[in-house]
Amino acid sequence: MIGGARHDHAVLAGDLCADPALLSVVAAQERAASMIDHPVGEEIVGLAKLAGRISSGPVVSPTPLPPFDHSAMDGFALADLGREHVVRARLAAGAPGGGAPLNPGEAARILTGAPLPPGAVTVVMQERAERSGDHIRLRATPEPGANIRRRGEDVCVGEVIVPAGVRLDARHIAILAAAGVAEARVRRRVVIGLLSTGDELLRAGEALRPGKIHDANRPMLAAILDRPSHEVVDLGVAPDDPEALRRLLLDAAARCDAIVTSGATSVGDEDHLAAAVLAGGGRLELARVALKPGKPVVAGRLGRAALIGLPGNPFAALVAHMLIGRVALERLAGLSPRPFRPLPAAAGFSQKGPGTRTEFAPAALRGVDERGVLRVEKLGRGGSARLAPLIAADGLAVIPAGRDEVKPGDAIGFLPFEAALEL
Ligand SMILES: Nc1nc2c(c(=O)[nH]1)N[C@H]1C(S)=C(S)[C@@H](COP(=O)(O)OP(=O)(O)OC[C@H]3O[C@@H](n4cnc5c(N)ncnc54)[C@H](O)[C@@H]3O)O[C@H]1N2
Ligand code: MOO
Repeated sequence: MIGGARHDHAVLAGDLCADPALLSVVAAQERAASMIDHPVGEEIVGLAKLAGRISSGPVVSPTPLPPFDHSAMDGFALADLGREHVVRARLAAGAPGGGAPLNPGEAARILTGAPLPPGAVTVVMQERAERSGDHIRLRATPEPGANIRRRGEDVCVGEVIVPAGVRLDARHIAILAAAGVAEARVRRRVVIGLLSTGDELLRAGEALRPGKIHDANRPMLAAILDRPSHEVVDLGVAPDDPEALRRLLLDAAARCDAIVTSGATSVGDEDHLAAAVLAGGGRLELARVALKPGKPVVAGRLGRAALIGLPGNPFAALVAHMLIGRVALERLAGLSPRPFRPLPAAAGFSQKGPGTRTEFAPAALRGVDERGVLRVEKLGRGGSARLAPLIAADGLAVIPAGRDEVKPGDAIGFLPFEAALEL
């Protein structure tokens, strides 16, 4: 059993599994990843459209950054560390060079970003100098090398500025732009076919009829999956009919890199996903994963497409996507694997009974405890079909499998929604 006060990321990620009938989360992730032999192809994209794309090769800088020695302040470049100087020149940002070399006793008026004149040993801020005509007098002895940004101090020529396999964000765009790189090689968008299954499902906007419910999973998953790196194709709703499901899946496999379904993964008479995939010539791993909710998950392949089957209950589908489906979709997109790292938190609740599955529960943040650790309170009374507790929550409490009980103050994990809902 796991000690209550332990914060072990591997444990939080669920590589422990107390029930031999269940697959650990880590083993299920490996299984899902093993369905992907290589990421999607590459394309070259301009800077303005790079945000959110996945780099496919390292980008090296063609230039040093900064490209030349320059001043970090508005002030005076000095040829020596004396306190009196004659101002000989004026240099502003954009000047083609630092001008004539400075001789001892000489200074150049220099503005932030301007190239340093040859012979300059330091720059003083103008606030530290008194100017009268062509002369300056410093209030204190200047520091050698101060207020100078050296060529290449940030980046050398040939240095990797963006590694392969990362999702490009504003930081990467900034360094590429600074290095003058106008385009980069990235993975093409992963095409994900999104399918709901079940005769009971209606589209939001359609009037409810007896026995029917509105499809929540497809819009929920589309909201997560439709990204610059991934593109969603709406495959609609498949009826509870193995032959119709087989045809739909085969058609989708011909035009998608991955198919993500929800429902029909369990053991009910109308859970036809496995039969449909096998009848379509695909291969399949069905798993009962040590996840609560999100236990029944399917990973497989159909033609050229990877297949992820999430459970039907919406919260279970969300958790199974987050922990299992996402791994396969990230691998397809060429993203380097990222560790699953819930934030260390302290339980603000108690619960009894051995947890054989790593549990995810809607949770609210309730300040920090005396050690400065986030205090987390579970919301709702559980249930993989309930959505309302998610609305009131700040994120998900993560309670590792293997706990006998949880007492207030025990170490648990907390996954803010920003991390939980990103792809
Ligand atoms: N005898 C057993 N029954 C069940 C087990 C089990 O181990 N033995 N597991 C339960 C668990 S855990 C889950 S989770 C569900 C998963 O079932 P399926 O993946 O086969 O999903 P369905 O049966 O198709 O649907 C379950 C539930 O979710 C509703 N649903 C389905 N799709 C949507 C959608 N797109 N939007 C909103 N709601 C949806 C559906 O109407 C059902 O109520 O199985 C348990 N049963
Ligand atoms: O995966 Mo199920 O959600 O545990 O109800």
